[in-house]
Amino acid sequence: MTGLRVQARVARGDFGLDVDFAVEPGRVLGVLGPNGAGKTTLLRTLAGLLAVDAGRITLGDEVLDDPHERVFLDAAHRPAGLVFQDYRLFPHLTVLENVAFAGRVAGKGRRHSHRLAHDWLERLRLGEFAQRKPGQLSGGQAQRVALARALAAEPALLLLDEPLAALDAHTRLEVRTELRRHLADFAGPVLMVTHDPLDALVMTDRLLVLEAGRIAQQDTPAAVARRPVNQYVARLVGLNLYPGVRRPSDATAVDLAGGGVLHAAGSADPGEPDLRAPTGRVLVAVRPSSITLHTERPEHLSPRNLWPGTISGIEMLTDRVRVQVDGAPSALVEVTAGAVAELRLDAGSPVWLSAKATDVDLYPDPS
Ligand SMILES: Nc1ncnc2c1ncn2[C@@H]1O[C@H](COP(=O)(O)OP(=O)(O)OP(=O)(O)O)[C@@H](O)[C@H]1O
Repeated sequence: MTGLRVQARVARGDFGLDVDFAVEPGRVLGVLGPNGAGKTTLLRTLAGLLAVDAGRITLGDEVLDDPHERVFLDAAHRPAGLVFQDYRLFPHLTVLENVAFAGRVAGKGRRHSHRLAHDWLERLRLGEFAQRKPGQLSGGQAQRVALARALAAEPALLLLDEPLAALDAHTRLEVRTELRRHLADFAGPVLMVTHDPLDALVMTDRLLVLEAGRIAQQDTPAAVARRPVNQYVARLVGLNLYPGVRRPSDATAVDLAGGGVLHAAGSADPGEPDLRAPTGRVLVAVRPSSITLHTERPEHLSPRNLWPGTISGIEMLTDRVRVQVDGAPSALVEVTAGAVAELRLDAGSPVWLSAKATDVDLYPDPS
């Protein structure tokens, strides 16, 4: 079995990528991060389109890149299949020829390559499109052809660069389900760059969050969604996230860096000794659905977290309404459509926000 091991330092102008991680065979690692974080640089480095300046990349026992040993397998010789978000099919070749191309490059004969391509097209339910040109395909079909082309080369490593980004919402749903099935069948490690929270949460086994060329977080999708370490991921998964410092006098109270105070319940989790670190720097996460809006200061309640704000935006979701409230702290709040009508919430309305201490999650800030 061939796992991927990556220790890579790559400089591109002023930007530097510096990562160290591994992906087990048959596992999908999702790569997330804001624009310019280095996701494409990482993928191109693994594909053999960029060389590391220092470090070592191995796939099983095979060294793909190690400047120290003077080994560098370029893209044509690397057992990696790459799928781009814009498909990059050859427009003048038929679908069959596009998929057979991988075999031809690998030195397999024309007939063998075509037979292999046929098999893969059938497997991806694309047989009927074999003689079409890419211009005669829908986006979803073209993306599946691009996947067939990558898989037909029988790569040991699969690299997907935002594979569903160019598809409309409906097609994305269809192709996501199909891609997920094929990834489950794929025996080697898979890396998938994405900006889509659903892709990240349902198609991957682990997530690697990049920030300015470094790994900011690496964990299961559920753990990253529950306790993101930066605003980019928090926004992606729809959480309110606030950096702050715990009060020495009261370990459950956090003075937020952007203004305001939030209180969490209970004492520090003994499993998390970092929370008692001398700096006291923590992250505070609150789900938008855990915050309640009031049009007047609620006198009868005494929640530990109660603060005033002003509505700055309202967005209708399918069956909920997302309300952006400016205050200290500002927050995204999710309420029912009924509540918006009942409370007559509108942009500019003054409101009070409350949150139970038990719904406020504290964890160490690794930055
Ligand atoms: N050829 C290049 N020369 C110099 N710097 C580059 C080059 N290509 C990319 N960069 C820089 O490297 C950094 C990382 O770029 P990269 O494309 O890897 O980011 P990304 O995470 O894929 O972003 P996006 O989400 O926008 O695709 C950026 O600051 C970019 O400006």
